[in-house]
Amino acid sequence: MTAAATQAAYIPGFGNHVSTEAVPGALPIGRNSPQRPAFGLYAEQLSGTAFTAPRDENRRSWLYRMRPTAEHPPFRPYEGAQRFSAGDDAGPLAPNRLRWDPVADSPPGTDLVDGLTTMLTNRHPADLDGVAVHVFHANKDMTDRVFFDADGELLFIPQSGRLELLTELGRLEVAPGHIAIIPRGLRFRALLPDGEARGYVAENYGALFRLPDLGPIGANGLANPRDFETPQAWFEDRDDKTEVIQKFMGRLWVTELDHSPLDVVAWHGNLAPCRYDLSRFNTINTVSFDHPDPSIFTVLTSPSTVHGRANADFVIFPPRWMVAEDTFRPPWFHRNVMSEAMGLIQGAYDAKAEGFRPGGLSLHNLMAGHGPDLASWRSASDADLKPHKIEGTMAFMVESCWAYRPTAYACEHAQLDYDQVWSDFPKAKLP
Ligand SMILES: O=C(O)Cc1cc(O)ccc1O
Ligand SMILES: [Fe+2]
Repeated sequence: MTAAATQAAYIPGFGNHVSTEAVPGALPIGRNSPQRPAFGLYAEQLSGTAFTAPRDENRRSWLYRMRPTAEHPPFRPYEGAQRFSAGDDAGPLAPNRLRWDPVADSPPGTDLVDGLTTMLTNRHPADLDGVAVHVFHANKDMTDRVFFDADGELLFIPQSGRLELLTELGRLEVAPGHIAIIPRGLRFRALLPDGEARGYVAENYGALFRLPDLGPIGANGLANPRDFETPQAWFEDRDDKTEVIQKFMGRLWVTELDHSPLDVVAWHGNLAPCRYDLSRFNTINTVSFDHPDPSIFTVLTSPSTVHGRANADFVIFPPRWMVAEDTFRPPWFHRNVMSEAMGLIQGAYDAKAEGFRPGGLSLHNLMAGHGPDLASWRSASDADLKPHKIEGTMAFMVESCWAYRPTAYACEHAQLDYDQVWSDFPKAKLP
């Protein structure tokens, strides 16, 4: 029997308590773990936070599946994904600003797992804190293998080509301009409806991504909870050999099953994958003067243990009106105590005239002086400050309180001349 829904169906809301079943009668009523679940299904809890986490942060779901996850042979090291890295392969961390062109196309026959290139990491999964930034280029569906990440939740940011993520809890279609969150431990396989896909993955080892507080903004604005979409229960009943690859403590491991583990027929709870269309972001900005801090564009935040200091903020720079008067409108020159990794999904970024390409990446670690390049500074300084709409663009930042460490691959492939974008600024002339 196969659940044969052709169109993925979604449930609106962020972190809601959801109940969904792909086969009527599969979901127990009134209890989580009945003595004999319907149809001989197995009840299994998937925890995203400690059992004892405060109620408003507690995330877990109950899964009703055809076979228990526990039934599997030992994992052994996985030898594929050659450009995947635990982040401990480069020398001392230099304080330099770095930028990268989009990663080269993967050879034919590369799926999402093998097409991952780890670029930046900080902390270590064992710390339960930190974030890594990977890029990917894939051109093959994952047909007979699934992946899960025991080290953190995965924030997918496709840049070109759609992803179809078939997860234990349902199916997500994620086009460029959308993001998706896959919880820690959740197994999935990725199909590529366009034949290939490229993008970014932020891997969050720390506290789960949540919507930021809005403070004086009020009850509405930025990413509104109702625009996040969670899939309904879906499963596949496939007794085919399936590889299970997991990331655990920075390394990849593999084992085999004789069936697909995407066999969850029903589930309920508030730990689930979701997707979000970045064009739904309610962008708030100045209508008077000055360029607000980019925190005004925060979509999701993973707090650290220090109040107000994020383990990871996911921030976007979407299309928006620029109306500030007597203001240098692009990002200003600055030095930040936080570390900034940036990517570009579409178009151009207003602080960089060239060199920062869609699919590319930049790194400005803590206290690195950065800001507009010379060309952007000149044109913004001379601009006629009429209302102007920045269109056709979507940049993002994964800002972290922990310094990012470029991997050996990233060090070897960085642009050689990035510092030059900040050369030849004219000296101020004092009276
Ligand atoms: O460095 C960057 O381009 C990101 C950024 C954007 C902005 O508008 C203000 C501060 C900031 O770090
Ligand atoms: Fe910055």
